[in-house]
Amino acid sequence: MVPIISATAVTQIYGQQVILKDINLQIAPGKIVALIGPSGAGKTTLVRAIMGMITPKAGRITVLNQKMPNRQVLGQIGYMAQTDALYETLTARENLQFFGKLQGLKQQQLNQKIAQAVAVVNLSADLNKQVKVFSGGMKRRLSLAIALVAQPQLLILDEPTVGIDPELRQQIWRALHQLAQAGKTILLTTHVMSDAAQADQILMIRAGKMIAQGTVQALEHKYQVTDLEAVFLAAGRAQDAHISND
Ligand SMILES: Nc1ncnc2c1ncn2[C@@H]1O[C@H](COP(=O)(O)OP(=O)(O)OP(=O)(O)O)[C@@H](O)[C@H]1O
Repeated sequence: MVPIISATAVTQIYGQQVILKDINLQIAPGKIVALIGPSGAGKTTLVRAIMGMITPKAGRITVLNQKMPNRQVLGQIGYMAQTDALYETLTARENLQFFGKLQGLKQQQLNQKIAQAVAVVNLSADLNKQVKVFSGGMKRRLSLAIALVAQPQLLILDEPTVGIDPELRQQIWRALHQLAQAGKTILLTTHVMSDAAQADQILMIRAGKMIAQGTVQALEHKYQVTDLEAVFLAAGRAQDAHISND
């Protein structure tokens, strides 16, 4: 099986600060993978390296079997950034049309694909409103719809559920599971353990290092605990013990 994303010995340094250290991971097609870790752990930096938006100081990343950075592959990824990049004076529909065309959608496909994407995030009734009147959560949902609109093979979502209420969060998770069942691969970052628990595979990152990875069940079994938060704490303690032994 060829992984959709593969990272080998990825290290990133800014100035004197090591942000990512020797990161290794493989993500299989059709999986939902949650990258979880505290603020400043290096999640966004890793996502940006996977996308090819930055070139790491060392290591190798392939996406869809191509070495990154690669502009063509970048065009095949549905990306939702942590900060919404929306045109505030345009309507939601105009934003979706603009970004859909950028992702290669033809005029005649646009209306149908836009309707499908906004249905997932419950924005069908708001398509003709200017984005400047949207709440923070609505903007997050529109950003997610933009990532979905071209129905790409790979979705990379940086904090997709921030500012989204629990009911809609469940709806979005159902949609993500459906996309995965249809063969799409989804990598998302989150701070929220209950969100991460819904993923097929967990990647735990702390101070730039991968401290644990696997399914929720495998990780809970490994650390002999009953939830992901306890896994994170135990893996963090193991990391600290390892550092103090070095
Ligand atoms: N371009 C940059 N130049 C210098 N330092 C950077 C740069 N980008 C990120 N950093 C630093 O790298 C570290 C990791 O940042 P990153 O945004 O990857 O963390 P994160 O895990 O995504 O955090 P959060 O959950 O708060 O978004 C932080 O200390 C941050 O200040």
